[in-house]
Amino acid sequence: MADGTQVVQERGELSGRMGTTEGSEGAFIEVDGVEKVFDVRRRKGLLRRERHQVRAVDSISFTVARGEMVGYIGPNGAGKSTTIKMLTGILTPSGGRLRVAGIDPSRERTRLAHRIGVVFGQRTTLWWDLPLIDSYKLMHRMYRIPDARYRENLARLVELLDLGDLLEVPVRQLSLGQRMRGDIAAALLHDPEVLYLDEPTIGLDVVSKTRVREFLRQVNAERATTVLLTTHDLQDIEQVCSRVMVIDHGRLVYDGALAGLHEVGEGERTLVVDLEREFPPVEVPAPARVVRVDGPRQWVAFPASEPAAGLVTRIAERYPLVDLSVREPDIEAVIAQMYAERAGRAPTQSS
Ligand SMILES: Nc1ncnc2c1ncn2[C@@H]1O[C@H](COP(=O)(O)OP(=O)(O)OP(=O)(O)O)[C@@H](O)[C@H]1O
Repeated sequence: MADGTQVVQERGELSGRMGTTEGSEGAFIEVDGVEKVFDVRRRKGLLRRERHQVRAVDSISFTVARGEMVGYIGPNGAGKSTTIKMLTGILTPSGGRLRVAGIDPSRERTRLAHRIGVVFGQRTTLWWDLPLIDSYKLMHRMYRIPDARYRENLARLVELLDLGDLLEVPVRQLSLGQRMRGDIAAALLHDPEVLYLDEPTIGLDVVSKTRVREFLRQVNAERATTVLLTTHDLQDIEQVCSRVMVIDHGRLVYDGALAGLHEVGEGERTLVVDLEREFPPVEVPAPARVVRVDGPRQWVAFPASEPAAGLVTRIAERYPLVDLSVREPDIEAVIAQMYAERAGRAPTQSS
């Protein structure tokens, strides 16, 4: 494993310690044991409704230092947007502690709004029927940006994002890539210290993607803006971020350098065995190893490329085996899929 990485082998268990962030004193974003549980009512039959809970974010902890550019990835429904919404104050956590620039987002959302910028790739914060420049003028007032600062920032953003010819065009007439550049400029007009980007390159062509990535690097270099980037496109991460966090089923399963993800991507499967009673960790041939023991249940990680049969036989010969199951490497599969798409191979499943 590369230095400075933290991989969670089994959900909830950490092995290793990340070294990419400052301690919580120097941290700009602090997330400590944060969770978000949604109460959902599901229809059951014609009249009955059943209540149940969705644990969208399950006790995650991380810190982000000022000026860091961090990718936040994971499969659909993993909890990325929920995390971002809690960081902006749109959602209140069900538990844990969260601070951005020392501010509790859900309690002081308005105060925080002056210090953060948000870009949602699938939605626009711009006024649909107005020319682009009018949205910026409205933001100038909403955020009470000093006039000189506004003019200076607008000029710089228009130059960097090549928006000069688009300022008088109504937003609805802009192409997706143009609109995205317009949205990114809108998010940065008030000089936010942190920028959250949720799928900023979704649907963009290669040229527009490159432009957005270059711009993010530039703005980070110029202003030390902290960037938290959610994406399904690993090239966004490769070209923009020095660090990546992977969330799966609401849990942080990886936090470290992108290079380390390749190792995770190669993948392991987990054999879960139920024995008749408690035993010390079962003896298995390397590289297989016991990663967790809970009463009579044990979890054995082994290379995804190898069949489970040999391992099962070996355990069954030596221990009173009652039941077993094999867990597929969820997140690894997702990452492998992303890399396959990146390499131009046909994806194995549609997203
Ligand atoms: N308002 C809500 N009410 C109930 N459940 C919700 C709500 N918002 C999100 N969820 C659930 O929480 C889980 C995490 O959703 P979230 O949108 O954070 O995932 P995501 O990682 O952003 O996914 P995607 O990549 O598809 O955008 C999902 O199971 C989702 O259905």
